[in-house]
Amino acid sequence: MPNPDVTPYDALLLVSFGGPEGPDDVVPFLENVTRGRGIPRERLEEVGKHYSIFGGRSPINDLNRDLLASLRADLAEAGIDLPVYWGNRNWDPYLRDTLAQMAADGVTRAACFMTSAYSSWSSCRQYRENLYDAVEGQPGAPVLDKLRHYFNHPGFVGPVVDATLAALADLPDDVRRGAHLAFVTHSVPTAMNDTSGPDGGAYVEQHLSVSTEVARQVGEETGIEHPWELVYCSRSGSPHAPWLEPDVNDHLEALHGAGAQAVVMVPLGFVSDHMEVVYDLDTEAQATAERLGLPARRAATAGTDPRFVAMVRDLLLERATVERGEDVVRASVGSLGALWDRCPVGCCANPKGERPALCGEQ
Ligand SMILES: CC1=C(CCC(=O)O)c2cc3nc(cc4[nH]c(cc5[nH]c(cc1n2)c(C)c5CCC(=O)O)c(CCC(=O)O)c4C)C(CCC(=O)O)=C3C
Ligand SMILES: [Fe+2]
Repeated sequence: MPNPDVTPYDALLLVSFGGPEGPDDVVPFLENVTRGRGIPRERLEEVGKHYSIFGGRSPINDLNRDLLASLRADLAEAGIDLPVYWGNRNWDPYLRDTLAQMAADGVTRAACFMTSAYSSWSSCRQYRENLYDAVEGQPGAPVLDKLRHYFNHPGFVGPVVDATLAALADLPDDVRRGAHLAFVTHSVPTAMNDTSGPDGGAYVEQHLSVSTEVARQVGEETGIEHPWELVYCSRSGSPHAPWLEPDVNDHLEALHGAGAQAVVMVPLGFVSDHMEVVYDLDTEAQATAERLGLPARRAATAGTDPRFVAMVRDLLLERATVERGEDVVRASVGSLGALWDRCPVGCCANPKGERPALCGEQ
């Protein structure tokens, strides 16, 4: 058991995306998300319909409430007395309001855990810009440190491997051996991938590294080398701008055309079953697979898996140790090793222009 000393932190902050909680929230939520992003009207109407299918309520906030409860229980169990706060980029509770509450409660320095595991402007730097905006002009707001990227932490990869094994086991016996693994993440503009990480290309590189590691561990367990590919969902933006491909639906068509017997979709780009998972995969991609007659299963996300929850504690204690100037062992699996605590200068540059951000080297 690592030393449960969280000095210098006096709070943990869960930072997430946010989502609508009823039909009246959907349009203002979409306006929050896409402000200044140049998303075509038709795409927004289409996405609005996805939310309508689920009664205008995204699962994401309830999933974060579950994660909060699990984090609090895990910390208490480990003998760590630390308040856990929650703030979102796009919906209530907004980061700015949470930071005001933290200031009022006398919090001086908080570690931030983001529900987004990989590098890119959208998945890392934009959150850092949001933190800047949330403390800007707030007297007494705490100092904020972002916990490092965890896409390759065993507490994330372990649950993904087990979920993939469970989904494989759920396929009919006669097609299981021939199943492909389709690792799925959120598409982003290729220009955004090109500026991701300190040297560019980190978004795809990190996903490929995790995919390789998950496929390896699954193969070790099953004794079968399932063919795998990294594919994308939730493409948005202008149809003229290039985004990462192939789309998961096109990929299912291609697999079917090539005679694949079955597929397991593994949403390793996401940490919980939010809209991208329950609509883009469970609704749309499943319909594609059914139309093709291709047996398909979707692997669970990390959610509140105890290993994932304990990972947050591990990252918190790791960072606290670093900030106290003590030596630390950093857990990671796969080819890339544990990444930085503070994002390097110029990391994940916004293709549309520089904005101030917290939690970077400066
Ligand atoms: C990389 C990435 C993640 C993973 C990392 C992370 O988790 O942060 C992610 C997560 C999410 N994205 C979400 C929702 C949306 N994303 C949109 C738009 C966009 N996402 C992008 C990227 C990502 N998005 C990009 C490049 C755009 C284009 C606009 C822009 O350049 O910024 C739009 C606008 C409509 C549309 O264009 O589709 C919506 C509604 C939700 C909430 C789901 C729920 O409600 O359950 C979550 C967790
Ligand atoms: Fe998104």
